[in-house]
Amino acid sequence: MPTRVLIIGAGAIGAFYGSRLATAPHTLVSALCRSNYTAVKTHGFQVTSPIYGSTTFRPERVFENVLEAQRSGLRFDFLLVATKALPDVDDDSRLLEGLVGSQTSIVLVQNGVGIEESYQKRSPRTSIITAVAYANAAQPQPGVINHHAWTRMAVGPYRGAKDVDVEGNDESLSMQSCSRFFELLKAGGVKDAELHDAASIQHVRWSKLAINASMNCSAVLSGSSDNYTMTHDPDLVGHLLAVMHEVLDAAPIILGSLPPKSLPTPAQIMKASQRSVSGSKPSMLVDWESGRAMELEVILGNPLRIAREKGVVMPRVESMYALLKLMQRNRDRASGNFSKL
Ligand SMILES: NC(=O)C1=CN([C@@H]2O[C@H](COP(=O)(O)OP(=O)(O)OC[C@H]3O[C@@H](n4cnc5c(N)ncnc54)[C@H](OP(=O)(O)O)[C@@H]3O)[C@@H](O)[C@H]2O)C=CC1
Ligand SMILES: CC(C)(CO)C(=O)C(=O)O
Repeated sequence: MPTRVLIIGAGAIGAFYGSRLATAPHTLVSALCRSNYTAVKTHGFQVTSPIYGSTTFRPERVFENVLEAQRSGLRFDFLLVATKALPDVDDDSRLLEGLVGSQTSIVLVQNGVGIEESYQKRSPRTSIITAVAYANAAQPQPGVINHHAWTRMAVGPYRGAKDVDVEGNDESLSMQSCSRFFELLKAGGVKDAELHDAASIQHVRWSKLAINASMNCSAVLSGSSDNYTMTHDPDLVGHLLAVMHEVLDAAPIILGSLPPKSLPTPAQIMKASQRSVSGSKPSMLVDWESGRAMELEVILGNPLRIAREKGVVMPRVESMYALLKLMQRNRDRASGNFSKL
């Protein structure tokens, strides 16, 4: 039996990793599409990458909506969710209804923290793999995926929120499905995939949050600056480092343990970011420039609320949250688009 994967949210990141998984032996990858449905159904995804070259990724099946996927009769081993995490706009965990079987694991490939709870509440007995992606990719037109840099994905099992009854959800089974997914990534050429346990993957999430809270939000607040510009401006570098320190200082208090030694310091993150190719932009800036909702809640709002519960204050994160929320609201009011408020 082949391993079957369904990408839910086949945009930049979903299609990029989907195209990699599709090259793993005995692996069939399908895609649930929305605005790119016609392009992908007709031509597949055209993926360009400095690492893997130019390829066409033709999913086994392309679905226009969840009902079609449910009616296909296919049983998926992995549902890979790579929609934008926008709990203030929609609860995407509802997209998985009717698709989760006894053999299915859910893989959440989204930035931010506190993204897992709604999935676990809806499917309390299902293994949830929480994944942190470091690749930088964009979809400039429907079905065209430009991978700019990096490939790394860290995966680990989600242990669960305290208020959810997870009786029958065996943690060792979650680890097994996580290892299986990790092997698939490796077989698909993601050589720097990483496997973590439930505690350390949350530290990885907070470490990635330090990048997104600083870089993504500042790219928008500084009036559309790309990664190269931000990391070569001395004043902005000072601000980015201070935000990263704020988040990374809070993480051990919030998670109740020390981070793995392998995680980078703010200075190391900055050095790596300074090597970004000119023109590569954080995903939040891409959303801002296209008039779409930004992932403000999972990147700023959730961390602030979680930190407050532990008595930790993050003043820079607080200021950016307040400013960006109003920027988004003002933009949407001006364009008459109230659906995103
Ligand atoms: N881009 C990047 O470089 C990185 C992004 N990330 C994170 O990965 C996640 C995905 O980001 P990214 O790939 O950039 O986002 P994109 O906007 O490129 O892709 C999201 C996709 O999900 C689709 N989608 C949303 N809702 C539905 C729905 N109800 N049914 C079907 N499809 C749906 C969107 O369709 P439509 O086009 O119609 O809206 C879009 O194709 C985010 O959490 C992001 O922060 C992490 C690392 C890097
Ligand atoms: C690739 C990276 C790290 C760039 O900031 C990212 O996570 C994003 O764009 O959301």
